[in-house]
Amino acid sequence: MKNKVTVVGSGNWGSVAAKLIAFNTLRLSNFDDEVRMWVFEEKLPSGEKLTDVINKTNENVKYLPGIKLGKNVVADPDIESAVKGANMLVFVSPHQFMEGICKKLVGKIGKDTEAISLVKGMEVKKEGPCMISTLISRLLGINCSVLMGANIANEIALEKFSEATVGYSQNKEAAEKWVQLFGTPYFIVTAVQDVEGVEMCGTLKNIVAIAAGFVDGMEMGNNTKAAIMRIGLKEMIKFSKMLFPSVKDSTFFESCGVADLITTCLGGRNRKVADAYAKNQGKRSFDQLEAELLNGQKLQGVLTAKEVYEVLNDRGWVEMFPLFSTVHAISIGRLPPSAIVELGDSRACCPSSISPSTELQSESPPFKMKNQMREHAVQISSRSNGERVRKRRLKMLLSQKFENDSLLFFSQWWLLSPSKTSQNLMYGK
Ligand SMILES: NC(=O)C1=CN([C@@H]2O[C@H](COP(=O)(O)OP(=O)(O)OC[C@H]3O[C@@H](n4cnc5c(N)ncnc54)[C@H](O)[C@@H]3O)[C@@H](O)[C@H]2O)C=CC1
Ligand SMILES: O=C(CO)COP(=O)(O)O
Repeated sequence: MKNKVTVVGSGNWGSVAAKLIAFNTLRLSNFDDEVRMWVFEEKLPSGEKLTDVINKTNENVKYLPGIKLGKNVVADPDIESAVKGANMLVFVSPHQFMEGICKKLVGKIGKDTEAISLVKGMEVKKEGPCMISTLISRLLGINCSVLMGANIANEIALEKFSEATVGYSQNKEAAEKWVQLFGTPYFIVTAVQDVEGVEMCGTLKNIVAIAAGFVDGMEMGNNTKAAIMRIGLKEMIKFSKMLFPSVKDSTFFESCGVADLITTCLGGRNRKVADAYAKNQGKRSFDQLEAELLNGQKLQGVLTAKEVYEVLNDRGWVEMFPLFSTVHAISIGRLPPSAIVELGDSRACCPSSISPSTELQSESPPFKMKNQMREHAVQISSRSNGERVRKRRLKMLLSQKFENDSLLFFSQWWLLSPSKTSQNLMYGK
């Protein structure tokens, strides 16, 4: 029996996914040619329905104008009829709509159906965080892999070379089928057995992209942006491993990891809207700017920052993730965009070893001392404190007896300190 594919979603990336798949179902004999695409129906300014226009012109004129999807793509506004008979479901919708979408499909999906999620985001429930692939699996009772990567949709629509990562848990055979279904000479797909790692990468990089947009909006330059990306990557790795200890280091070097982080911080929608937010000094909300700049497309980063913050707050991890927490505080107007470079010494928050066991060390005495010193250091270097206060606090610090490790940390801070005062004091001036 031939595999039958339905794409659940038809936004910017959803439309490109349908195009990639439609190209392959035509040339691969184990797939039915026709690809159904579920469309969240809307009326266009012309008064026509989006679905009708897609089926007439073979183009998603609202979310991917100017690109032919392939004649074998059939748009369907009825989700039940769209998934009927399909044994391969591709979920690609903004994450905030996923629970509602899945609930509509409960009881409508065959047991042997395989799913893949292209959705970058997570849900936070009372019981804790829930990745979208888990939500799909739990609600529909089917296996779900993920596909993430450095995949700005408009570039792939133009068939520019890029890569993606399929993450799977047990079913390698299904993963190989997804690789076959998505891969083209210009879209190279690799499978790794780390579904959580791949999905966490796709989800968390959107928070870092918001931070990168703030940096751009304030015209802080490339070095600052690179620093923010580095700190962000460390927080991504740390948070992923604290939630899912099985996450592999190697996953962060796949397309879904560092490559997606880079492309999103350079050219994504999260970056673009955060740039505008910072240029407006936070006076215009993300919702307003999203509506103005994205023509119906949706941001994921602001909501993800809020969801991740809920997890951090709930578990007492806020101080360990200064970048994630600060992005949330800025995006809800609690801090100004300039706060993105006032994170303290990120090395103290993100020790260079990335194994989950380092978390235990964060409570060990030398590390605790480092954190206290970091707080002192941040206070001392704070611009609002006068020079006298700085000197008094610094003298206090120097009069304390520190362990060797703490002294090492302190000397590192001193070397990097922008304040000449600390250096003068060190020399007894
Ligand atoms: N666009 C891109 O370059 C990429 C996007 N992604 C991810 O793919 C996912 C989907 O993004 P896009 O396809 O770009 O979508 P999009 O942001 O372009 O479009 C929004 C979609 O949401 C639909 N929608 C609006 N209200 C809805 C509702 N109440 N219920 C259900 N659907 C509704 C719209 O009809 C539209 O199809 C996101 O998680 C995104 O992070 C991943 C890689 C690249
Ligand atoms: O996920 C993306 C690229 O891989 C797209 O990111 P944006 O949603 O920020 O455009």
